[in-house]
Amino acid sequence: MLASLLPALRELDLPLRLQLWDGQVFDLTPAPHVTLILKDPSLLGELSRPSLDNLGAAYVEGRLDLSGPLDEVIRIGDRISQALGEDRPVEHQPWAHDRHTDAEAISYHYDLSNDFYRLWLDPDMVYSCAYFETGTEDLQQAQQAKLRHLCRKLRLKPGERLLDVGCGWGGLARFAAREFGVEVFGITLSQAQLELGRQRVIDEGLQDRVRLELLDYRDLPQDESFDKVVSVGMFEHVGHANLPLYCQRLFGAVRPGGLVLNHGITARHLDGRPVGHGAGEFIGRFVFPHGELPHLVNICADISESGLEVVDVESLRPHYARTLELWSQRLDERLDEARGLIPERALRIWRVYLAGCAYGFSRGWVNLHQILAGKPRADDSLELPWSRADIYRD
Ligand SMILES: C[S@@+](CC[C@H](N)C(=O)[O-])C[C@H]1O[C@@H](n2cnc3c(N)ncnc32)[C@H](O)[C@@H]1O
Repeated sequence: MLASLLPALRELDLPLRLQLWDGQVFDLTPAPHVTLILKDPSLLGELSRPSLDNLGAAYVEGRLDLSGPLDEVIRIGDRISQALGEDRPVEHQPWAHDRHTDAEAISYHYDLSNDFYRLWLDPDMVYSCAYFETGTEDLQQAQQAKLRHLCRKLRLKPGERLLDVGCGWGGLARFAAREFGVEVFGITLSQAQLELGRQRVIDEGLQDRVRLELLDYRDLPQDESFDKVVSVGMFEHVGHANLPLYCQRLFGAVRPGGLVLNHGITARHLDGRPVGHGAGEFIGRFVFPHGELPHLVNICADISESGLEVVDVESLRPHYARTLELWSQRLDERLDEARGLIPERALRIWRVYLAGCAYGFSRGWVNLHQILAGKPRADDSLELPWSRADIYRD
């Protein structure tokens, strides 16, 4: 197998060294800067039919080790998978999502360790695409800019009631209360997020304006009691089958004349066929169990069918590539500390996921859309400014 694999890999002209379980070393080009260390012979089979899923899985399981810059490792893994792998059509069965499966999937990802997330997120622990107004900002500046961008799109006014669906560690809730003078009710399904989020509300003395609860979106109050609703990085967990229900819950929570802003990852293709040579399979297996991405068109259809009117859509795809690149770099700078906080297997998963998603967003395998919608009043009226100028004021 090695005899046929090596010439095929050499043709790709990759700066790669292969190191075998028995100590043999093969440089595929002079001075390679990435090394794949194959720790057992069965890996030759995977390398002959490579995908980002099976290569990633071998790394997670400790059968494959890597050295070299992780972004370069991912690029090389993708080149090998494109050239030597075959993109088999994957029959995607939509996941059955219920309260129990969703709670389990959320706990798996978000209850991993608050201290681990704190290592590489910005100080407010915002866990979603940042907003780079010029592209020169650091992570913290870009996350603050994102929070401001969301609040301005929602045209928040002092005294209004804001619902934050999937509030994470409460970064947006605290920002909106502090900077825009609104009252915020935030929900998450992660106990670890809730505990730290509540503590941070107390630390900032915002208890009278920010309330965070452990609650499933299905159980949101449906009494139209919120002026505005925001959901950031959450609908990816809902599942295709439940997106209409999710949109109905947002509709039922907001008052007539109010606004709803949904910010999340969208699929490249309308029919959800796989992209990224196994990258999606890796994410589903190891990172976000039961996660499902709708295309922009499909989520806009569900939003519209709920009775909301879509009024503005913005793609932030390059912004998420940059955010993920920064998260990945920050984690790689603090690997020793991370090893003390989570198991090695999880650390390998999160390293591949962050670097791999940075790559995937940069390639357009997935997108990120902010979708602003309004709930018309009984007489069909819905007031909005004539232009977006108010969003961009200094
Ligand atoms: C990627 S995090 C985003 C957190 C936050 N919005 C931010 O931008 O930092 C996704 C959030 O959605 C929440 N979530 C996922 N499924 C949920 C559900 N069924 N009901 C309520 N919250 C959910 C998770 O608990 C988590 O807080």
